Amino acid sequence: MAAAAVQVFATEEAVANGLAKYTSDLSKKFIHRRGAFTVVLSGGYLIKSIRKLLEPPYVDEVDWAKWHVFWVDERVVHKTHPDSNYKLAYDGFLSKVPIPPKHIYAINDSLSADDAADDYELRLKQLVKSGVLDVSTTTGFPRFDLMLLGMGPDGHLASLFPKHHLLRENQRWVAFTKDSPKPPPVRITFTFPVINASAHVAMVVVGTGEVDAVGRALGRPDSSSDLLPVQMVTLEDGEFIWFTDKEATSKLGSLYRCRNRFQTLLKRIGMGSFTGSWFRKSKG
Ligand SMILES: O=C(O)[C@H](O)[C@@H](O)[C@H](O)[C@H](O)COP(=O)(O)O
Repeated sequence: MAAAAVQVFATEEAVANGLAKYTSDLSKKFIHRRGAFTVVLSGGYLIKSIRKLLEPPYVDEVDWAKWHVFWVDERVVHKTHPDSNYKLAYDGFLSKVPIPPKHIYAINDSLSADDAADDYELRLKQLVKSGVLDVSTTTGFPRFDLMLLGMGPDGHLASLFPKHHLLRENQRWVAFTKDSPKPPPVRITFTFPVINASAHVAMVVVGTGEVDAVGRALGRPDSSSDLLPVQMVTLEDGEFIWFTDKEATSKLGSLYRCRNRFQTLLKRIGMGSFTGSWFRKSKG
């Protein structure tokens, strides 16, 4: 059973540095262990947050040829459309590193939403068969090495929105929606069982836009039956780690901040980690 861990950095710049080191360390670990590193990206601010990977020392250290890149969600638009998460990632990140194009798994943009979801799921199944993608021995869902995710002000992650029927999807690996409350409405998305099978999930939230959702997600346990989507992540056997800054956590109580400072101190003197005890526990 693993608890969510929280790292609160002083600035957005420090978050970007911490995230680059975390990603680069995991890249080394998985490439050493299994010869590949499967990385899932989201849209939104995340692509800006991974910019430090494009700079030394990381840009030279990372074995880009072994990366396999996926999207946790994608808008069903052409890859050249300004709404495309692929375009956002390609322009801001992927075009600047030597990842083999055949390792970049963009949505098939010539298909309708339902066919695109089927097609993406089928491609994931083929990658499981060929051994590129791990699989959860408990649930049979694909197990990605690292998901780099963002969260919206309503607590959504991927295209899993509050009160949406896709929150309950537990069979499909990739599902589609035609009524996303965040435009554009037509999207495909990984489902919760796929997110929950991950080995590592980094939830990157900076600035003031999501303070209320961060306050709910990281504050005292929420007894409400209306959990935010981000509160519904329960990794089976993985690490869920928040990369946040002071602004994003500014609505958390002073007790939380004291506790976090205390844990930072313990960590510095080698006596503890950032692991949160009153955060949601993941299922064992
Ligand atoms: O298609 C999308 O809209 C994104 O993939 C979405 O899941 C995003 O990651 C969050 O909405 C956070 O977005 P921001 O970082 O812009 O707040």
